[in-house]
Amino acid sequence: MDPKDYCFSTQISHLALDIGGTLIKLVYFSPNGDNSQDGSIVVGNGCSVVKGRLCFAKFETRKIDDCLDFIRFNILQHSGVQHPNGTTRDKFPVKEKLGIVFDKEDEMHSLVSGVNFLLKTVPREAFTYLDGQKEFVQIDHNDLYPYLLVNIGSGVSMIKVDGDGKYERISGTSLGGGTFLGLGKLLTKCKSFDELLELSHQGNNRVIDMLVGDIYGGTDYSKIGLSSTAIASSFGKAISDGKELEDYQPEDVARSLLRMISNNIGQIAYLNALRFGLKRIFFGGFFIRGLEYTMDTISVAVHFWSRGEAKAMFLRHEGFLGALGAFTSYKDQSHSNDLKPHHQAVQRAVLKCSGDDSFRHTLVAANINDGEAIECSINLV
Ligand SMILES: Nc1ncnc2c1ncn2[C@@H]1O[C@H](COP(=O)(O)OP(=O)(O)O)[C@@H](O)[C@H]1O
Ligand SMILES: CC(C)(COP(=O)(O)O)[C@@H](O)C(=O)NCCC(=O)O
Repeated sequence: MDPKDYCFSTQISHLALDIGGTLIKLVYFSPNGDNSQDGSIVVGNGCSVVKGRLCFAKFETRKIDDCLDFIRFNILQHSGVQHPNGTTRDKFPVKEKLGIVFDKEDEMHSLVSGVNFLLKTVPREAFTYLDGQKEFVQIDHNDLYPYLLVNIGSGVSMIKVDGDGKYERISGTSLGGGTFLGLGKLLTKCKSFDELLELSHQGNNRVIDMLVGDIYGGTDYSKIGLSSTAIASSFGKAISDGKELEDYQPEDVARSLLRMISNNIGQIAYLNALRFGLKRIFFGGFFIRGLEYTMDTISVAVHFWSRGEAKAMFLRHEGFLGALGAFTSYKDQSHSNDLKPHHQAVQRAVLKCSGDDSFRHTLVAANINDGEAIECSINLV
């Protein structure tokens, strides 16, 4: 991509980072240009409100220097940095490179905070996806808990959420997004996740997957509820096809792989929901990427195994749950901050990285169109 295609002018005042096994997620607050000169409106009692937007960007973890350069040259340097002042708090490992102090937040806690924040404050955040139909779900704040959160990152974590800050990691699987991408790279020689997805769009999993019909002479096994088109064994046809890897189309391999991983996660998620009697399952993590085929496969798995009892739901800001949670739950020691998306009171914010309070428009370069920006305001007390 030409750098000019992803350069834009912005102002950054607060940020949170989630450094994952595959991707680094960055959430930052960008004040609106129509705030007063110092970026805030004073509302009394020394409290000021800054209106703006939460913005989202992601970087590959192996290219962490790109992320640090992005922050250093395009955010902090231009807006002024709050340098460390000898504090003994937990320090973020990239502190030396950026010259600022980050506080660490617990990953699971951040994931849960991120989802609760989204579900309680951002309209049309959650949706179902079945048979090609996307339907937004109206969330009743009084009837939100309990739910199961399934975060599909490099690996998969399953967390039972019972309230704000009330949660338990009940299960997980190492067969996650990293498995899809890692195996996909080995089997298809593709170079990136996007390339692998593109391949999977064009493929046909039936070429490699062994279907129920392949075993039972083309018929359903209706006695045990299996249609002839259900997958009996992922990649099973490769056992006896007499083919080498090169004889298969990479598209078909990618399709089978995506189906296998999504199906397996959907099934394990359902089993855990069953274990604890949970009816709602929210799926997050960057593996999903809003991809219809992935969401459909997961939804069908949950629907099939639960006989329609449990529901798979997805989130518009699926990939940024941990970073959002860190952003909303950070308690600044020098400021009491409130993040107020759409002017509703919610939780606390963030790391303040603007030292001189003079926000400037700067040119930034990153893949920034990764998540829809959220209009909000921050209270600085
Ligand atoms: N642009 C991308 N580059 C690499 N992996 C991606 C990309 N987009 C989506 N993914 C998928 O998302 C997974 C990482 O999800 P994420 O929630 O960021 O987890 P982690 O925190 O472990 O990095 C990858 O393993 C891959 O399956
Ligand atoms: C270790 C992790 C929490 C890290 O999170 P991630 O970077 O994958 O989002 C996750 O990869 C995981 O839950 N793996 C599965 C481990 C298991 O339960 O077997």
